[in-house]
Amino acid sequence: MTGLLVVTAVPAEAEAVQAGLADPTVAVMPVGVGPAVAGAATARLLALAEAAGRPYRAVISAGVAGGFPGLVAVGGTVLGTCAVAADLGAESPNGFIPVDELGMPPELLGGGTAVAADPGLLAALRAALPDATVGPVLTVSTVTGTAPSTEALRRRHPDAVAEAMEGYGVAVAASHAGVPFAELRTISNPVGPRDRGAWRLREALTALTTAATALR
Ligand SMILES: O=C(O)c1cccc(C(=O)CC[C@H]2O[C@@H](n3cnc4c(=O)[nH]cnc43)[C@H](O)[C@@H]2O)c1
Repeated sequence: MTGLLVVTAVPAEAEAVQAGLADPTVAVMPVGVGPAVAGAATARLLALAEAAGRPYRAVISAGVAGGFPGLVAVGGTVLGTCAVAADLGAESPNGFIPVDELGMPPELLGGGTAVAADPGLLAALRAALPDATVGPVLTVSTVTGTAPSTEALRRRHPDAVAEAMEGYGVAVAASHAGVPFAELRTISNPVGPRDRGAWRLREALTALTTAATALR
């Protein structure tokens, strides 16, 4: 069995994780932006390792994220208790309906719109990163960028601490492969009305390097 697989969206995140690693058995791969491409690429990596007789023992979705103001600050670190497909569903005149409330057979929904982090893996990460904010991390295909959509998201997910674009896809790939999953994010921007000037990418990547020391 090989070690841990850490998947990021982009090479800059992979380099930031790699820079903090002390454990040479941890593999870090940039797999692309968004839940579909990240999920498909992660599924392929897990399947290739399994076919080679060297399955990964766990997979972590890592990278930068938007943080919900008041819950986690820019530069902070987040550990996901679950990855939530926050915009998978249907609009209606009464608001958004999650896909698992549309009456579809549960077996078609890949385990539902929230995939829990592996309890043992999450406990180990929490112990190694005691200052991290812990809670659900939303996965969106469209970055939240207006006050009304931020409010709506917070109403639907009052306990969510951050949003990013890959966790749910990676979590479904891991779950289908029977591999433990967790999500580790550092905050580059507040979730809210679009403001590129508020982005602190360098700070978030530095925090990712620091957090990566916990990965072993
Ligand atoms: O142009 C914009 O307004 C904008 C706002 C937020 C993020 C982006 C990106 O292109 C980065 C997407 C990339 O980074 C993760 N990420 C970081 N912050 C957020 C966020 O607030 N909401 C969702 N995803 C975010 C994400 O996982 C992607 O890999 C552009």
